[in-house]
Amino acid sequence: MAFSRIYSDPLSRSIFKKFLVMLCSLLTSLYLLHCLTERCSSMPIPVKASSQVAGFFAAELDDLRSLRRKRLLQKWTTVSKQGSNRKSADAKHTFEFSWFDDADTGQVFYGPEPQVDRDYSENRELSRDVQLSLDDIVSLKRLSPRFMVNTVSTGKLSPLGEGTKKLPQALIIGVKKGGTRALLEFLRVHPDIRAVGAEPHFFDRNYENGLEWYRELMPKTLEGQITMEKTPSYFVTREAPARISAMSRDTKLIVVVRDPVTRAISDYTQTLSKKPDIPTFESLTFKNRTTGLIDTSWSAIQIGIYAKHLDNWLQYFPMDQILFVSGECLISDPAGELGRVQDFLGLKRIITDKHFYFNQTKGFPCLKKAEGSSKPHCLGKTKGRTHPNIHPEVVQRLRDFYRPFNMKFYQMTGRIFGWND
Ligand SMILES: Nc1ncnc2c1ncn2[C@@H]1O[C@H](COP(=O)(O)OS(=O)(=O)O)[C@@H](OP(=O)(O)O)[C@H]1O
Repeated sequence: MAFSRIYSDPLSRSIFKKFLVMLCSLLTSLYLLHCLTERCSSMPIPVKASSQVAGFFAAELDDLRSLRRKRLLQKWTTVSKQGSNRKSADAKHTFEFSWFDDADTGQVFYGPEPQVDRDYSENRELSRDVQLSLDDIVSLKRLSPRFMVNTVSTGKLSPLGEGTKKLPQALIIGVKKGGTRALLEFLRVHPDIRAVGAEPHFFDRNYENGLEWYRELMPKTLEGQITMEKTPSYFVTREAPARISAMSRDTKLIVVVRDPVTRAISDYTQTLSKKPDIPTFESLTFKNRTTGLIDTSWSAIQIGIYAKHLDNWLQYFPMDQILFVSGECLISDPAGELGRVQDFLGLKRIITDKHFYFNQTKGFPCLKKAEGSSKPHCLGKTKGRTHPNIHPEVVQRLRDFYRPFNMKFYQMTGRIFGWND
């Protein structure tokens, strides 16, 4: 009834129509709004989108990490190479490669040991960087940490203990009974020196065996380490300079010299210990005791004519490639002589006073810790023997004999060894 009344009244009908239009437009707006909302919700969700982007960046990040690792390794290898090259050029700018533990991380690794000098912070920072990159590599490549050694020193992955056998770059060529064993034992304490224990006698007795035979005798060394050997008879072997020069003209030569008179007595004492029935020192010294003519053909005398032997070496090597160590100073001041030798070899002065103590029983300086050991170490019984008493007249005659040769030797070497006092 009300409905028919609205349609019958024209005013009411018009209001009703307007109301219907408004309702329709409202419903349409609501519908459109609904559609709009639906559409937005069907767009890719932000989370999905960000995971794709993150995936892309993660790959980039991985690349960057590996790039950083590569750069760090490159930096390490370059610096370690520079370090070893600089060793020979400038002893003050060297890295000491050795095992050490980082106090901060407690990790043990091989590298340039932090030094308490101006290089300290630089080396330490570098060590940390490399340690990180190596940790990464070890875990990424599932390598055993033992592979780390050569990775660090050579930039190549190779097992611990590996290195290569090289021909010696430095030789202790003499003199017999000069103190050559003491010098070699002391030098072996240095981490950048690797030496053969026994005397190879290659350039005098075993030359026919060839250089490959000789190389095989050498210990393995890592980059930057010096290979050494000592054979005191080289100094008096006529062919030795030419042969050593043929191996390498750059070979560094070290000669430990000692007062030729005490050296001769020491030499004789050694022979006497092996052959107790040999003639006396006095009788072997002279060709003719009455005339006082010295028997220079006796090797014990012959070896001490240093100037003559040195002349032969100077035909093949320049003077600055030969270092003369005082056998006397090696006993009274081992650290001082070792300092000179380390400088000559282009090595950092690692062997110092702290490495020695004077052993009262032995009567000689000994090492507080020998190479590869934590125990004190003196040379064996064959070093520092008691010499027989030689007639003072004979000693004086020998002093007179050697004087001009000694003077010549001082002149040639530029060092006064003080044997004529
Ligand atoms: N620290 C220490 N300990 C023991 N001995 C020492 C030391 N430093 C030098 N010397 C002297 O070295 C002498 C032996 O020299 P060499 O080693 O060259 O002898 S050899 O040629 O190898 O046989 C040896 O000679 P002798 O005393 O005549 O036995 C020692 O005087």
